[in-house]
Amino acid sequence: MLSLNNVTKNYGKFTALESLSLEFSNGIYALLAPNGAGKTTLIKMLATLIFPTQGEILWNGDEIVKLDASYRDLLGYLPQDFGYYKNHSPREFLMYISALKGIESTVAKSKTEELLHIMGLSDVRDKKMRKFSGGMIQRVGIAQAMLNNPQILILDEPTAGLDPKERVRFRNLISSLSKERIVILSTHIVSDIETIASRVIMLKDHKLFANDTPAAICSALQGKVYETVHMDAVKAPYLVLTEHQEEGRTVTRFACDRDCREVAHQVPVNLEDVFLYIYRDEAVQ
Ligand SMILES: Nc1ncnc2c1ncn2[C@@H]1O[C@H](COP(=O)(O)OP(=O)(O)OP(=O)(O)O)[C@@H](O)[C@H]1O
Repeated sequence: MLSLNNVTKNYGKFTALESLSLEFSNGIYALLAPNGAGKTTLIKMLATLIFPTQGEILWNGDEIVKLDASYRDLLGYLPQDFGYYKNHSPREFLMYISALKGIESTVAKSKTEELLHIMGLSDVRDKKMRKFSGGMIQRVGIAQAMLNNPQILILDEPTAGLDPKERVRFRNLISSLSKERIVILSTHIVSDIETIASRVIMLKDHKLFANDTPAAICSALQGKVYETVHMDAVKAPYLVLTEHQEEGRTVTRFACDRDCREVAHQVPVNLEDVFLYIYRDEAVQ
């Protein structure tokens, strides 16, 4: 098990994360928060690229800084700005990363072929990556993070730049990879993780705000989310969540603490509602 005990990270006088305590066992953990909330800071600490100012991060009870290389052997990491060589083919690139990771060459060859297959890249294994789509590059990125069969797979904003079809493929892939390992991924795109996350970790004001299953997080707003085409009949205060067009009319989805069933109908809460509600700034009317 991977755990954080009261971890604080300061950059000079600025506190990016404060007193964070978390535990991770096998499954998918989604760090969900707006940009700047501290997701990358947390991920970099878990990847031992930066270190807590206070508190400790433990793997099975041992501090990860003390475990050093033996902890990094357990780790697969896809950074936000994943650097690759455009003139490399996926196969060349994976062999190159294997060499950097010190993986023996026959093991590296068979692992590379296996991962190219799992990631759906076998057909393009020898094509230069310069013409690859964002989704294909991200799959190469996940493959390089999986080369050492990591027990902890950390993905920082892995869906940035993917089109909807690639997102679906990505979700299925991550879900299948999470059976035997801890997968920690950061995103600010709710739909990427709503159906696959075992737990959602939300950060707010540089602190832990929520750490629960998607269903439990949604239950916080149960009975408070409505839709209506008669928004003018709804009395303030309320928070508009989203709007969409239906048969030429604007349907407004909103959250309200009062019973609004006379003018709107209650709808099941989704994670996007909660996200918009929690990170609403001054939008309450
Ligand atoms: N090296 C640094 N020095 C000073 N401040 C930093 C440093 N790195 C991050 N920060 C600040 O810490 C806060 C959290 O940054 P972080 O990158 O962890 O956020 P994030 O949630 O990952 O957002 P994003 O998705 O935009 O990267 C931000 O306000 C950022 O400006």
